[in-house]
Amino acid sequence: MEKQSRLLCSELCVQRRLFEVTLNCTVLAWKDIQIDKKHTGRAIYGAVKAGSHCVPVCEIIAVQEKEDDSPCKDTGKWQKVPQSPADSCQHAFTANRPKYLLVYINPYGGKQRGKQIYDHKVAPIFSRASISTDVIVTEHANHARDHLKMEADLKKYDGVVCVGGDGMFSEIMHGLVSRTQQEAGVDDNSMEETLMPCGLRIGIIPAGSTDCICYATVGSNDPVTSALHIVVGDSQPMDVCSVHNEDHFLRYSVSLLGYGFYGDVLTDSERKRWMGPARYDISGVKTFLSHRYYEGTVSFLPAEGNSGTPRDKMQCRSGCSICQQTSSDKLVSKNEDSVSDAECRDTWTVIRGKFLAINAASMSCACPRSPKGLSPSAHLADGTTDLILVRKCSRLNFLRHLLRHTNKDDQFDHSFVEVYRVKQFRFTPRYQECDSEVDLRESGATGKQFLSQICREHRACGCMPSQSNWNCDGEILPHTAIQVRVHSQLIKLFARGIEEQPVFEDLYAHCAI
Ligand SMILES: Nc1ncnc2c1ncn2[C@@H]1O[C@H](COP(=O)(O)OP(=O)(O)OP(=O)(O)O)[C@@H](O)[C@H]1O
Repeated sequence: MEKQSRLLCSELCVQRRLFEVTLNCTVLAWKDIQIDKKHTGRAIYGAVKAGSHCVPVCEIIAVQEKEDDSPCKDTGKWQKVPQSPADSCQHAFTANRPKYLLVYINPYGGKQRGKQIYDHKVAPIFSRASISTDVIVTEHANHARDHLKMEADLKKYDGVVCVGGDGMFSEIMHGLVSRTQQEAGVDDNSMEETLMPCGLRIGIIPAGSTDCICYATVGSNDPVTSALHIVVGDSQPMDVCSVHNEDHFLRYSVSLLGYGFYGDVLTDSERKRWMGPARYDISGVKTFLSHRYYEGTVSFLPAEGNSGTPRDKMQCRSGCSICQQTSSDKLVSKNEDSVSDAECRDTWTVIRGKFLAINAASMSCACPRSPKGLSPSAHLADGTTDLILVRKCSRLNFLRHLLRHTNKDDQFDHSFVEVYRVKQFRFTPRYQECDSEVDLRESGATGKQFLSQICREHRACGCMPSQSNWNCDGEILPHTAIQVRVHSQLIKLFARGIEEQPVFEDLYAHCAI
């Protein structure tokens, strides 16, 4: 890597230790001069020298000049810098930093600490970085979605920030995507339409109970880390799946669409909300024991050759080459056929069968319970989703498959599991329900319906329900026959993907100290 010349070099005394501070175009570095003398030339932790530290210039949040109106006393301590954000020129660091943000806070998400997290941990960082904000504390569910869709003056802002969990993120994403389509005159009820990418980036300040989207895009659920990604203007593109029932738009999804096992767990857990987070475990065990399978037809359009495979162990990490390749392919394809023209020429693969679970993972869906996720090699922004079909098998085999989500073994290495990387898919249940059955599933049961509901759940009577529900990023869909299309890089987040261990070598090679 090419070495860069120093722009500035000076000595700084901190707590009676002398540091040499240097600045070049990309890195601000400081090293402890005493330690450096002791360890002359000896590298510790690879290429990192003892007592040496550096920060890339693009990650410096603010620089303020200390007013030199008092005689400088060398007390050996850091001196407090007087705050004058209005006079500072922090945005001069990089062009992509936001200056004005629209913030939505869900005060009831997770442990109901959204407002506190924002006020104490995030607002001070935004203020230090001279970012102006309009803050809306939501008053009801869908407040943020509808405000974004119909009212917000989006031209004023450089981004939208969501303080809450995955449900709140979904609201913000739906509001922003719908608004963008409305303004572009795109009919979102039509599957064939190519959706318009959103201009504004979304920042996620995690304050929910699971925060899966934040884990998958930032690598942690720490509000301060997320705030810093927003301040430095990071950008992570993300695919969005549109879900339709014939010519009717249902929802967008960015993480998991699950029918069968995950649909049943969600449906059951919704009836047990009063139990709090324990309901997921209880519903999980109950659903596992009921061991229901569902018949239907899955059809899909496979992804093209250069997008890797769900079993290639190429995990999506910061600067992922597969996602970057997708960005450049998109630029090229703009000048060629429209996406739908190309897709019309592709051939659909059709699979009929009895399934315990049909899952489409548009990201790894890693979380503390399943550190690798449902599809460890799924990519955030490659224009595909990983379609996982778990065919009818014994309870023991299904348990083996589920347990592999919690350890390092390959969860796809079973004869009853198939996985495909796809651009579109459709599902049609074998037995189509009549409308009254759909109503029953949606509204809960009464009277005769109640008995029928018990019967559905009671496998001993031999009366298996013919249909499950789709779990769409934690929401139950009202239809079982669905068509799904992946819209490549439709939104952008203030994030940079999951980072590997810091690559100190690269930074130091850059830094001519
Ligand atoms: N003021 C509000 N009152 C009631 N519900 C709200 C309000 N604002 C948002 N919501 C809804 O609350 C739901 C849950 O919120 P959120 O996702 O923030 O937390 P969570 O469910 O605890 O976290 P996670 O989704 O990560 O498990 C969202 O679907 C959102 O639509």
